[in-house]
Amino acid sequence: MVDRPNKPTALATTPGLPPQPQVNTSHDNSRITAVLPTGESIEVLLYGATVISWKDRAGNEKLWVSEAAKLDGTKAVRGGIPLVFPVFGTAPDHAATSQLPQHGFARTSRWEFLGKSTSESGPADASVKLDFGLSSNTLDDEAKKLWPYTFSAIYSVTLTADSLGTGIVVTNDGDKPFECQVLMHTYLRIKDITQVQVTGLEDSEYVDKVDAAQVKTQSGAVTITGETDRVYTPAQGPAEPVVVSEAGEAVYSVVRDNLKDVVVWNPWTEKAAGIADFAPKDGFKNMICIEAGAVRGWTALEPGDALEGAQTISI
Ligand SMILES: O=P(O)(O)OC[C@H]1O[C@H](O)[C@H](O)[C@@H](O)[C@@H]1O
Repeated sequence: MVDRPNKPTALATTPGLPPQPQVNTSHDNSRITAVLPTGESIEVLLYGATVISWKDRAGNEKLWVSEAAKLDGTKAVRGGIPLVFPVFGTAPDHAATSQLPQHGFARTSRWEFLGKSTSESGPADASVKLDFGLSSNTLDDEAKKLWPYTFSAIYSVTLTADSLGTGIVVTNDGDKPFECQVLMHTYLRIKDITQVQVTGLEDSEYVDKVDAAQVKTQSGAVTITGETDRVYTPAQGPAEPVVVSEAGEAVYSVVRDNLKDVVVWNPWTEKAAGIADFAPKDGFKNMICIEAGAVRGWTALEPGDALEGAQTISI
């Protein structure tokens, strides 16, 4: 079932029909919220198609968003799930993207809400998918000037009772090839970074961005004891879950589809202190970024080709 936006959907109370997810557009048309009949919810800003909230049925927030994050479209959101495209970081040596701002323009562009799809099943396994679109036609002039390729992107955010999925399809609609990188920069909320272990990256090669981009091999689980900024290419492949545990208990499991890399980022004390919109300053204790993407090297898209990638985070 596909509905158009701007039409708040009342919780279906028709006798005989199970309650359906509720999807609403905010009055100022800046964000979309979806709530499952069982209480789980998400909130997505059209600015960047940034997921800024994901709550379980008890109302516990699963994503970390800085208290100083700008949610008014003046700066990429510090937290939630900013979408990185078409460049990860900056790429001074890659002519086609060298002019772009850090992490590209997807996270600072206004996306269109294309509509929702809901499952027709019972309330216990209801799900909702929100689709967002960005293309060279809707991109602002500044970004278009810096990256003059013809493309379209559809980003889908799917909420189920126990998972959040995000997936992107980028199509080269033009007549010249382009190279790009894509990444879902997920800030997971945790209770205490010192208790966190990340598994699923054992024996994987990684680029250590805090140690002169040296290429290293992970031995054992990842623990965070200082500034951490690593691009892993998991040896186990995308379907092997990357699991975040706290005090020995698994809290998040991230499975990737066609995204070969995983960035693990925590700014720790000094870096967090230097990030203006990072608050509170000790908030790094309550977050870990596990970022699914294809960012080591480039994905080349010939005219007509598409790049598809997705992650599913289960709790
Ligand atoms: O400050 P931002 O542009 O949002 O980037 C935040 C972080 O993103 C990724 O995790 C990169 O690996 C880091 O190097 C970067 O510091």
